[in-house]
Amino acid sequence: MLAAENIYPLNPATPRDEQRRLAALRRYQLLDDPFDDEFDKELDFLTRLAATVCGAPYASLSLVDADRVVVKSAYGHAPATLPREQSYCSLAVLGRDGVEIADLCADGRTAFMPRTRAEPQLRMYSAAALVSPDGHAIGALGVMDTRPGALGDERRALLRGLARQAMALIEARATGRELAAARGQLEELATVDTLTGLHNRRALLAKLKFEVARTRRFRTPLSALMIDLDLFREVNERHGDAAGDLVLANVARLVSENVRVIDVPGRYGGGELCVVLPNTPPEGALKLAENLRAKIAAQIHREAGRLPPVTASIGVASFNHMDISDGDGLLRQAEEALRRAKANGRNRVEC
Ligand SMILES: Nc1nc2c(ncn2[C@@H]2O[C@H](COP(=O)(O)OP(=O)(O)OP(=O)(O)O)[C@@H](O)[C@H]2O)c(=O)[nH]1
Repeated sequence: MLAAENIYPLNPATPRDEQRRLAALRRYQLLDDPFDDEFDKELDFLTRLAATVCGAPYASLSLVDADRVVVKSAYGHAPATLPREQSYCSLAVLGRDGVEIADLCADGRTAFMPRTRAEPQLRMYSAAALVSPDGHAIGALGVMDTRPGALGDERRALLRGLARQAMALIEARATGRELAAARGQLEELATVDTLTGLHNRRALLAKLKFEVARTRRFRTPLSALMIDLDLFREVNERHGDAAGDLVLANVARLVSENVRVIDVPGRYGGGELCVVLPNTPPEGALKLAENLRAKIAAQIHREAGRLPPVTASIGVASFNHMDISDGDGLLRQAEEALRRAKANGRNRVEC
């Protein structure tokens, strides 16, 4: 490692890749993250190990943000957040090699820093940079002593090795989080209907299966509504598919805003929505269906001007725990009731 005074300019000390360095740091979401027990323990272990192998009373693993240094893990002192200009660590991210200052009092950049002048009156700082895989020093693993002196090649090499371990831990945590987020997005794509934002058919049927099992177990009633827009083909033909899409999305929003949180609204087919109603007897389902029918008929749709009103027909079906066979049976019943509503003139509820 080179002596600090040979490689670093005097203050202000900002690395040349500062903006990209900050972007790399923020990717790890470590700065204001809530407590992460397992991860923090692993970092603490490496920090303690750094102090031990370097024979130093203090060690810290710090991250250098735009104007502050966040001590993520500390040994021999309490973790803290410091202004960047008051932290030795800000010097360790100026390059990728870290920094060693054998006498903090004799170095113009550190002589007036609070922890040199006041308690604990530190005299030596040696740090290895935490370098991200794309080459940015996001922070450092450093050791400090109240006696001046150099670490020596072997200890410096060990400190660098521990910094690499810490960086690998940080990287693995970020990758794990990114994978989990991507998995969540994929799951959402697989279960949500993109046009309406409701459950897609597959997710709806899976939820129905679950509710059927719950109904049997807890002996509660279960109902379903099958809602189909009336003469939807005409909406598309007269006003275009985009207008049809908008109407369907509006109706879906109205439905999901007017059912209970435990109800399960989904898109069953083209212009057909279905709502599974756990713990709801036939009277309750009928009342909700009538309420939805009236609200749909009164809903205003706009797409480059006001569209004519759209109505819906609704079929209602219910099971109680005694006669429930399966979810398919419930949906078949609701579809039969829906067919009767269409045959009896549309904009109606039948059960
Ligand atoms: N815009 C739009 N139209 C759709 C979508 N899915 C299905 N449709 C249309 O919905 C119409 C379905 O028509 P049907 O249910 O057979 O008949 P209808 O015209 O609604 O008449 P009734 O159901 O008898 O009242 C067809 O024109 C489909 O193309 C969609 O995602 N967007």
